[in-house]
Amino acid sequence: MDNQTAEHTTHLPLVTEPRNPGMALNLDWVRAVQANTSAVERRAATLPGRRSVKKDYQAAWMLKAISCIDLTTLSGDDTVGRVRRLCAKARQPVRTDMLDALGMPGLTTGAVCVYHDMITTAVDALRGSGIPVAAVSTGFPAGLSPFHLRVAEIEESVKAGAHEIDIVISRRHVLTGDWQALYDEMRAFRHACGDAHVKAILATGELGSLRNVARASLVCMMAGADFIKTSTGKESVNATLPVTLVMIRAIRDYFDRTGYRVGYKPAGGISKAKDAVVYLSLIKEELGDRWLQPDLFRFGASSLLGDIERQLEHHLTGHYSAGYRHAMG
Ligand SMILES: O=C[C@H](O)COP(=O)(O)O
Repeated sequence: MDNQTAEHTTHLPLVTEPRNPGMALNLDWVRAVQANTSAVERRAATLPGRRSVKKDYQAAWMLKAISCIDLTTLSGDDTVGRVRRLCAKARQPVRTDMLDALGMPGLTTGAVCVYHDMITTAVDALRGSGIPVAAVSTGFPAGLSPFHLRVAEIEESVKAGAHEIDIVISRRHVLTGDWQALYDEMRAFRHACGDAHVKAILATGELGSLRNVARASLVCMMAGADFIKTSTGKESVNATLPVTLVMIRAIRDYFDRTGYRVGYKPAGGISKAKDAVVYLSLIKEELGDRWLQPDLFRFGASSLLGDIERQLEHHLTGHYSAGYRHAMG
């Protein structure tokens, strides 16, 4: 990795990206998409070993990762108190003295991600911070509730104040190759979101093949997805590096052909700072610096921030603190 540029990317100004409007479903393009599984897996396997980022640059990448976290709680036992604590953490992800020492006062996470019932709590707790609230929707995580209820759920969440909606696609449309049905579903979800940005969760661990992941990514972008996201965090296999390569190359192809940049959100099971840095370095290599801003890249993660905080503390003091000192909720 180019360490000089790595530090520089932490301080790039935010740019407003024109929203992907989508396009007509182009089945020829969809069917032409392939994924060479062994080549993708070979490339992904080399990544963790060969990325070594040193000292100050490592801290800069970890701060960058924080700014891109959708700090998430999606548990059946979520409470108002837990969501308020999570929002306080999003506002101040790392101790102020540490942020001052690292030259990043005012750093926040990219968003807070919750279930519908917790939207108003999160909106209240984040008021004035500029941190958006993302809500999972459409019968998350399986997406098997009646279609009209899935659309209504989006509308309710937008009305409650969510700025971003994370929808789940119907995996069966991918598994049966019904691209028209997937496109129509995604189009309807995008329409229901209005001005709220929509992230399409593919649940890649349930799609059967990397080729299906590539095609589903493309169809969701054609239907107007603002982001494509790997997983709900509830599948048995969630974000992986091979899936990431396939999805970000689909994003690059879509940009090359349409001029629209779609965002990427790996989610589920990313809990270590060193893994986050590998993801960021891959994005930088395959998509470039522009995609390292929170409007185009997010980690969906419930516990990653705690590990980053520990690593930053170690960077500053030479000591590790106990994990329990970095509880999220
Ligand atoms: O979208 C976010 C995921 O549900 C979070 O997954 P995690 O708890 O494995 O970090």
